[in-house]
Amino acid sequence: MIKLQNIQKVYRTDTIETLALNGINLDVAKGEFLSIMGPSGCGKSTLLNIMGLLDEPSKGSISIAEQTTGRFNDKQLAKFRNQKLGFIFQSYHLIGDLQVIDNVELPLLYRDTNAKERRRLATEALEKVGLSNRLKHFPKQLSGGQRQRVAIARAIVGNPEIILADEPTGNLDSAMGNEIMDILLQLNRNDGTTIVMVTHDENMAQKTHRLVRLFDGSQVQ
Ligand SMILES: Nc1ncnc2c1ncn2[C@@H]1O[C@H](COP(=O)(O)OP(=O)(O)OP(=O)(O)O)[C@@H](O)[C@H]1O
Repeated sequence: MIKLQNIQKVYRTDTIETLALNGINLDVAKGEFLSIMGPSGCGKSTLLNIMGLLDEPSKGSISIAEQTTGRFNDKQLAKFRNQKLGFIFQSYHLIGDLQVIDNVELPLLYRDTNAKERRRLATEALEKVGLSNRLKHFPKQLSGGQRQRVAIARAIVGNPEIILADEPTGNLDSAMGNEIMDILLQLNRNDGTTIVMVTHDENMAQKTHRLVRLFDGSQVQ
């Protein structure tokens, strides 16, 4: 489902050059739930951003859902991301001025989905994460765990093949973190969604199919 070959990422600023990823080779199978761990600064977010086509590698090639993505232009990239990938971030990234239901509908605005169908799909996604009773709330009226569930609903509303989650439980206490993890495990089991998750939490990582550890931009396990 995701194939990374010899991925290298160099960041350059005026004063320093950082080799953030140093020759990563990784295959993620369809339906797999993979976690990525490693110390701060080892390249986890960089790797996830490259898998999500949010950032380009300095070297190496990426194929996602049978497509080699290197030659996509910006418009093709945006369309591919919108249709194939769902993103979940540690800090939720919800839009504060929009109600829960409108936040969840957002990814569908970039597709040919009419308003009625958007509402139906968003309501269904919110049901899946147990938030049917919060459709008209604004993000600031929700707990952290509820906000993350809205973010998950937004990630799954377009039925993506792959979910990329960057420390989805990082801001939550352990009870809420477990709830979020259970939702991700269910999505993986019931819908067959492929999931790649960066985490600092060994307990969460142990619940996934496979754990990849990074150190200084290289894979150690
Ligand atoms: N835009 C950037 N410009 C310059 N250097 C960067 C940039 N983004 C990341 N880096 C550097 O690349 C390295 C890897 O960063 P990355 O954010 O991928 O680490 P991480 O493993 O996700 O860390 P954390 O667990 O703290 O979030 C770090 O040394 C970081 O300083």
